[in-house]
Amino acid sequence: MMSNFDLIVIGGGPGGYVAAIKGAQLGLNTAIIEKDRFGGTCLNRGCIPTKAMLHAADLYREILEGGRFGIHAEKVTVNYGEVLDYKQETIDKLVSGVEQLLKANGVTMLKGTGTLLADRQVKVTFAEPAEDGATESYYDAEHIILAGGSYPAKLPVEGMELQGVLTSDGLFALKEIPESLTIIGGGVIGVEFAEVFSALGCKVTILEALPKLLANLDKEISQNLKMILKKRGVDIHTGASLAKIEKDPAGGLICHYTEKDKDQSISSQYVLCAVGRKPNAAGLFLDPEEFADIAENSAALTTKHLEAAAQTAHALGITMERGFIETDIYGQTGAPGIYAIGDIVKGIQLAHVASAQGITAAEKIAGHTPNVDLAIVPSCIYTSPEIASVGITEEDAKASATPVKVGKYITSANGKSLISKEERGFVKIIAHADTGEILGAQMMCARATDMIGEMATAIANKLTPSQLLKGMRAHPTYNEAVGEALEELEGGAIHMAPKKKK
Ligand SMILES: Cc1cc2nc3c(=O)[nH]c(=O)nc-3n(C[C@H](O)[C@H](O)[C@H](O)COP(=O)(O)OP(=O)(O)OC[C@H]3O[C@@H](n4cnc5c(N)ncnc54)[C@H](O)[C@@H]3O)c2cc1C
Ligand SMILES: NC(=O)c1ccc[n+]([C@@H]2O[C@H](COP(=O)([O-])OP(=O)(O)OC[C@H]3O[C@@H](n4cnc5c(N)ncnc54)[C@H](O)[C@@H]3O)[C@@H](O)[C@H]2O)c1
Repeated sequence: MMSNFDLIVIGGGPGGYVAAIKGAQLGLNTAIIEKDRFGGTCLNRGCIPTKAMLHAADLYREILEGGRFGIHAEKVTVNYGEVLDYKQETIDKLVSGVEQLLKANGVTMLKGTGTLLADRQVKVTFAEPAEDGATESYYDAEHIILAGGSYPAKLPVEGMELQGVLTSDGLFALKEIPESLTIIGGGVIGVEFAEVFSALGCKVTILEALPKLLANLDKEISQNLKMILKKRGVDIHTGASLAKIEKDPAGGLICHYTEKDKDQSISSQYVLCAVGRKPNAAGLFLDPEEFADIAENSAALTTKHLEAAAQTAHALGITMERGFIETDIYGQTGAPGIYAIGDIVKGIQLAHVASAQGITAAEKIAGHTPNVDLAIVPSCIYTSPEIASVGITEEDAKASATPVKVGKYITSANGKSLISKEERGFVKIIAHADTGEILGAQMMCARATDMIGEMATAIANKLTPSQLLKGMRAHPTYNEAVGEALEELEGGAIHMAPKKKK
């Protein structure tokens, strides 16, 4: 039987749309199926809207603090409606850009829900009836990439269903700045929203179950961030485990939690549940009719649905663990010709990881040798100052008994940081003690999220500090701090007092 397509991609997020474009560029006759808006979580409910809101909120805070530069604004107000408009305009421009790119690359765009069937066949239940009145259609392909993404997880705790208990999706939909907000989870979403809403005048509390914020990152980063957020008025409780949420008779909600074995409670207008995201597997393997009564991104998507999806996947040769699809390094699942990428796959849930996996899968399918090193993942948090990390930390080196040397530069002597009166920050670079190969970097300073790219390139290409110091860095730039940390690895930073000899 002739296949309709060489490649069908299900899901149009940063994993799926990038895979489709790459596939088409490599000569594959490609279709993409998206049930909602192209751009997925990242453009519509994730990376882009949070960063737009952070940009607006930080700008507001900076204007209020303008006195530091001798600028005194008479009256500064926030029009939240306009902030939301700016956020939406940014999203819309990017979404329409993705659609234009798909079209320009000759990718067939199908609007509807894709369900994977046997023999690499896909059923599409159209979002709107086709011109001929059809509500569904069937396609087959030599290769299929599953890129269904994820949805916000909710805790199995009493009161999660109460009105005012939101996930990130619900928080974006609010039309006013909350008066007070309790955030459950001090991970990436928790700290970025804490920064946004505290800057806009909302009283923010974070309840984090683990002993530190951003638990996977360098200890120094977590400690500094906690201090900075507290200085900005955020109330932070680590080692705090949520017990239940109930309605406050005075209005709003009460979160009951345990901290250091003591029962505590906090009242707020809204509660944000930011405790991770679940894979969107049910939507790919079950016919939409089988869970039509349930909003897909809802906690009501029961274990029953997930088990049914896992069974269907298993029958097709695809294995899943807790709803995540298992693949090899190229994204190939256990079923021949079927690949999976992005948040739906076991591993790190980030947009650039989804895109890199998409490119890798498309290259593999088209018979090319994939190039990107999927093991080196920069992780960035867009607080002020920004936080970025790639490769190993000092703690990782200690744990694995890897001999390392550390070049650390405090940005307080960096000209650009002084001009912009940045919070005290640092750049830390970790190199192998014997070979000099760069193994990791952590930064907490202005533009850290841009500067980490150089370190990812260095690690991926096994570069040493002396190779990176061959090219100069312009003055005055934040990037000079990277040069100083590299010089420190080579024997001593220029703009920092030498370390005392032991
Ligand atoms: C608040 C927030 C902030 C974030 N910030 C960042 C950040 O700054 N940087 C970063 O790297 N990551 C960030 N992320 C994570 C990032 O958004 C995800 O890792 C990324 O979107 C995953 O891409 P994906 O393509 O795998 O899935 P998604 O982006 O979730 O896209 C999946 C798409 O598939 C569609 N779909 C699902 N099932 C079907 C089906 N059966 N048929 C048709 N279509 C289907 C969905 O509608 C969706 O459009 C953030 C996430 C959130 C929630
Ligand atoms: N800047 C970025 O790159 C960015 C921004 C936002 C989101 N994201 C991605 O979105 C995904 C989801 O983000 P997230 O912040 O929801 O997940 P996360 O895994 O980063 O953080 C969840 C936090 O919730 C805590 N937690 C879990 N159960 C709890 C409980 N019962 N009580 C209190 N705390 C509890 C965890 O210890 C953890 O610190 C992440 O994978 C992340 O990579 C990335």
